[in-house]
Amino acid sequence: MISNAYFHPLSPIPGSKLIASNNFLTGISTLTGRSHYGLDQLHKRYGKVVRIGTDIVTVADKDMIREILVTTDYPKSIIHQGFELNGQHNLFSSRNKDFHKNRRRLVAPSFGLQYLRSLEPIMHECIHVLIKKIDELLENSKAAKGKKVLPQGHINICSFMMRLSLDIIGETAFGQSFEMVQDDVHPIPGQMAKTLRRSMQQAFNPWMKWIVPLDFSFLEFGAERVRARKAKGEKGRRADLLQYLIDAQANERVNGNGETGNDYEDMISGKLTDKAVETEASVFLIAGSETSSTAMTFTMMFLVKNPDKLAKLRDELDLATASNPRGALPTYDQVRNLPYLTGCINESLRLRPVAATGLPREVTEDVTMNGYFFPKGTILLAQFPQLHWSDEYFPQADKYIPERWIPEETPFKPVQDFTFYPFSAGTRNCVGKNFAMMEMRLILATIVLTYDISAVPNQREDYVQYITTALATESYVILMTKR
Ligand code: HEM
Repeated sequence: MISNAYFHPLSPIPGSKLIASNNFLTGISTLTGRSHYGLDQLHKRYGKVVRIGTDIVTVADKDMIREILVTTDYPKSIIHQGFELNGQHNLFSSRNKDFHKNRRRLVAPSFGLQYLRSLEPIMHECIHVLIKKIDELLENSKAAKGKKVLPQGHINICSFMMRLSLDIIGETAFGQSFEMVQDDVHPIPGQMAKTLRRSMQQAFNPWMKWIVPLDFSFLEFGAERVRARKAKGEKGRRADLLQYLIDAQANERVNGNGETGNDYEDMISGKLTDKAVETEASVFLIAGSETSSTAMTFTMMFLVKNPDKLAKLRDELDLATASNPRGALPTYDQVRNLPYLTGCINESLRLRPVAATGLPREVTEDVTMNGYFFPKGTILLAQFPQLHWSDEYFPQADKYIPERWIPEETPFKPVQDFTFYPFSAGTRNCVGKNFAMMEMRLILATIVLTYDISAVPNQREDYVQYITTALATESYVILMTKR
């Protein structure tokens, strides 16, 4: 430990010598889900580049983050191996550039704007169920079967956003809603969340593997859905993410790029095998549920706490949907280019990024960056939330100011490039960004148009990050009345 702290090539990097002398303390801090608070403190104390383990350095410098994520585009770190599913590399977990390039080429078009348009009716269907359910509760709060009965008009919006995003991703990635908004009893989401939380903790604390085994049986749910869709052939065809993967697999086979039959070779070269299709559908479920739901919950939290911003958003939405008959949901075309709605979402993603502990990347060759020497194998945590929270790049950084995203309205200089990374950047940026923005715009617009919403005071707002950020209490209650 002494040699790690004082004689290691990373020793000149600022930080606590005790924390730098081992990886145990940083590993343990991930068990609480609150390591983002500790990282923030460490940066405040030691500066923009801080050593937090034998071979782990957290970086909050704008130019270095750009170098790590975009310019050199370092591969993901060994930590991501914890996200291998079914023993398969996948789009999210892969550290191999060739695999990733091939898999991304096959998967990314399913998130193209044109293809996403076909998902609008599916999203609308799920949002209709939400409205019906909230209306039921507003009429009679005791309709919350088996749940805590809240005072009349009080709705746990955090729970509903989680359940709705699970239903939407269930419908689009597996062709079947989990019916969480309606019943909230499906066992798969809970089982998945528990396993993923543990797998993240094990990624930082490998010794835990011997104590708590991981239960990946939730993957069988997805695999069954994929097999069922394939078995139905043309009759089962439906425009969704799963269909896109099935069609991409068929095309690869027709074009002579199908599987070779050597399972290992096929896996490492990124071929769309049956297992790969099943795995990627599950990756969508994992990557596309808590992320969007947390972002929507926080956006609503900021809106109810800033009634002037909420009123301004309502005005923008009323104008954009003025021609709609009463009760009609806003369409994607109506909400996709609204500057204030986008500003409200961006501002929430800035203040509460879903990757609050930063993004780990691995140095593949010895390198000197900004005067710091990093030996091969160093894990660099690209700590982009520190940029989001810095007055240097975002004046009055702790305030919710959607106007800062609108050039004609901002009281500040325009937001600088390479200071805002909610969906990351470079080749490993979020493939689901368009999907998430579409979903968030539709849902937020619907809620603000359909209900008067306001704040319920004195609630906990602290948040944890195991896989992605979430409110620690899994609850945020707002007051709602039908408009
Ligand atoms: C507000 C919502 C979302 C946010 C803020 C978000 C953010 C991110 C971030 C920061 C990364 C990079 C992770 C890393 O480097 O370790 C990422 C990757 C990824 N996201 Fe998202 N995400 C969101 C929604 C979604 C949705 C809805 C999907 C799919 C339906 C999705 C699928 C993925 C996938 C597959 C990757 C890995 C991409 C690759 O490495 O090529 N995300 N996301």
